[in-house]
Amino acid sequence: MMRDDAILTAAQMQDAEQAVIAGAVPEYALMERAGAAAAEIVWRSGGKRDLLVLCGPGNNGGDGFVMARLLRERGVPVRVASLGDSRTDSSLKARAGWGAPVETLADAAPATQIVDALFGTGLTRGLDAELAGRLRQFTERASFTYAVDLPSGVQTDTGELLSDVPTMGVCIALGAFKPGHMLQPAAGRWQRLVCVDIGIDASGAKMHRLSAPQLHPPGPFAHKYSRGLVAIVGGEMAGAGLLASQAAARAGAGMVRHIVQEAIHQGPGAIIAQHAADAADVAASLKDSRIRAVLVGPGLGREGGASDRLKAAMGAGHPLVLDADALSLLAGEGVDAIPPGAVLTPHEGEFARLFGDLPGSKIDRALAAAKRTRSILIYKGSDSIIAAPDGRAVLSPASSSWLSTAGTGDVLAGLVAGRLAVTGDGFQAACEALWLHGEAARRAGAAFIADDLLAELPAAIASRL
Ligand SMILES: NC(=O)C1=CN([C@@H]2O[C@H](COP(=O)(O)OP(=O)(O)OC[C@H]3O[C@@H](n4cnc5c(N)ncnc54)[C@H](OP(=O)(O)O)[C@@H]3O)[C@@H](O)[C@H]2O)[C@@H](O)CC1
Ligand SMILES: [K+]
Repeated sequence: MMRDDAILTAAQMQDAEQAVIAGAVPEYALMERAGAAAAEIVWRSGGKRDLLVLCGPGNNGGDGFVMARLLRERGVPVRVASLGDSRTDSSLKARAGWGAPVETLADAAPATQIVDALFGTGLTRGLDAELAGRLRQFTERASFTYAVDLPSGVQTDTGELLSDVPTMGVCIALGAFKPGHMLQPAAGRWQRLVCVDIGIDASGAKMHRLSAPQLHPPGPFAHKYSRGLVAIVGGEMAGAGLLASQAAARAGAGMVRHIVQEAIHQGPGAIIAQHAADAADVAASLKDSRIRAVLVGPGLGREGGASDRLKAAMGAGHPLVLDADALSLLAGEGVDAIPPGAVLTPHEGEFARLFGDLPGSKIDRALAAAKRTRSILIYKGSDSIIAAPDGRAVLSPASSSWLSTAGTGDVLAGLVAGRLAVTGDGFQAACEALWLHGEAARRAGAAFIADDLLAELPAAIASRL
């Protein structure tokens, strides 16, 4: 039943819970499942080390009581400290099942292992300073720390930190991931994130975590055109276009043409440089029905004939990827100038310039922008989101922070264009490209430059064939 990559909001989670309850599973049975699954993670990590479970007043606290009981049965020395009375039927039942003394948070002594079962999806505001401070003290003095569902203080649907949230060892998502598990700044608040099955049906989820794609080698009769011809419309700065060109080629495209402003051939021999001095030349170069994807933006510049070159690229009628300077130029024109069906790859600044101050979480903003432009969006950042006009969203878990270096965006744009030429599907291409980008970065290790990602791409692709 569980899709291990589904992401549900707090409200969607409640609906899913109600559906299970309507199917004759009592709410308390769900809590038992949640507590048992979370207890198993604690058992496997910490064994019989002494444990203090911090329980809140709601069902998150109820999960904590179930865990405490089950781990005690396995011989773990367990204590429980609570914030006060339990306020829900199921948590009262779980507390009764624990049936042993409950300490106050103020008086409880620290422990080697700490479970934060204070608040989960029912958090309505930040923890008061005293409680947040106490939680930090407990976690800093423990060697093993676990957050049940979400660390207390994390807003489920936005990933905001409503109060101070210490970094936890393991965050145990119950039943499905929540947006707060993927979005910054919350997404950096644990060392390990796991999702446990509690029998919730999340098969209808429209949001998913980015997962490793299934890729395919070229077929026996493949040739360079059947594998996809990519045209990259460059401008003032040939370097950025070259990075993108190489990424497109290494993403699996059969041929890449780099349409350059200056008639100087640069870069590897596999990339075909084509001189186009002005927009009319660009339009002429793109009159080729074999082209499967056009990328414009990296190295385009914003001065001189950049705007005309962009228009020529957009007017050619091929599947489009718009990045970097193309997005900045389009911000000046207004989003209505964006041809529907394109793939857009804005970072935070470009997004704000294009769409202004949209309300809601980063997911809400990405989806609104995708709908508005009828395009696929890769809203970049350390918590990148891929959004489609039909409401689908894919969220990428935090990728390497070393990606924050010049040229990595050009590589991503090239990867998108390459995968678009291969697959013909903008959403799929965006997902595959974003995964390959993150995987290449992981393989490149530390302190890499954008060019180093290119060398990692064949192995990243090979790992998914
Ligand atoms: N859905 C599912 O499928 C399943 C869900 N399960 C579990 O249930 C969890 C959700 O439980 P939940 O709805 O009872 O909310 P929860 O997070 O315990 O907190 C609500 C309580 O805290 C209070 N409160 C809030 N903020 C506060 C603050 N800053 N400071 C102080 N108080 C604050 C709030 O009171 P109020 O805001 O009214 O003051 C209310 O009393 C979920 O995360 C998962 O662990 C599993 O058991 C089984 C399957
Ligand atoms: K929690």
